[in-house]
Amino acid sequence: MEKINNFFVIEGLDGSGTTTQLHRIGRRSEGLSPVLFPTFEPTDNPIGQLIRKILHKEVTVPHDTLMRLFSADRSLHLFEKNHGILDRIASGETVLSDRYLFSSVAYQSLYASLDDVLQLNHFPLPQRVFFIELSPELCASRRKTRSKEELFDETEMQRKIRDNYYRAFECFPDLDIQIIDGSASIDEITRIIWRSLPYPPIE
Ligand SMILES: Nc1ncnc2c1ncn2[C@@H]1O[C@H](COP(=O)(O)OP(=O)(O)O)[C@@H](O)[C@H]1O
Ligand SMILES: Cc1cn([C@H]2C[C@H](O)[C@@H](COP(=O)(O)OP(=O)(O)O)O2)c(=O)[nH]c1=O
Repeated sequence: MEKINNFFVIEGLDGSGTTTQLHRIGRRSEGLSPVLFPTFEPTDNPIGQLIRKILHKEVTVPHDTLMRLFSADRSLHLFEKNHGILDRIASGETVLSDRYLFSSVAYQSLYASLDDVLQLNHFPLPQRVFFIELSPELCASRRKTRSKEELFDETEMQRKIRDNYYRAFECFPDLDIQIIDGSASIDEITRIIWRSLPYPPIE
């Protein structure tokens, strides 16, 4: 599978801290060169917005439909003219995404065969994936402050998703995966991710 240089991805269970890191790194990179584009999946395009309604249980669709929506959202995320990941990278930007196809492999394979999920996710691979490793129990306790319950919130389900992540990574033997201890401080995790990005180190 084709690999895209300067494209980085953060993955982890719900509550592991991926959003926190995306925001911090986005803020820290402001004004630096090359431009960093912090982004996320599900995206905020119309397909991503529909997915969020499904995740918040405002709309119900079969799991097969949800799996295809994630794939369509990702396709637009990558290939949209000018604003998509590929065009941004072609114009010299570095892209950091909170979640990518590995989330589909880990979450959607709860309800579909691994082969089916992989087939719908035949997309280019990032330069590196940061996997924030934190136990499902600690993730659950970090999610407690959230007001809205989501589709994949149950701790037992998160346990399976964690196993699925490791199975997902085995499907991509050439993938560069950095496993990060999610119980480290927020600052320390930012520092670890930052080291792979094309900027001077944090003092
Ligand atoms: N390294 C960390 N140590 C302690 N708390 C953290 C850490 N990273 C994130 N948190 C807290 O855990 C909660 C979930 O983090 P968040 O980034 O929203 O998770 P995710 O996007 O992976 O679901 C937030 O309240 C956040 O402040
Ligand atoms: C990108 C993606 C996310 N998801 C799930 C993971 C999360 O439970 C949910 C939304 O992701 P996200 O908004 O990142 O949630 P959080 O900030 O709580 O981690 O969607 C999938 O099931 N498949 C996918 O392909």
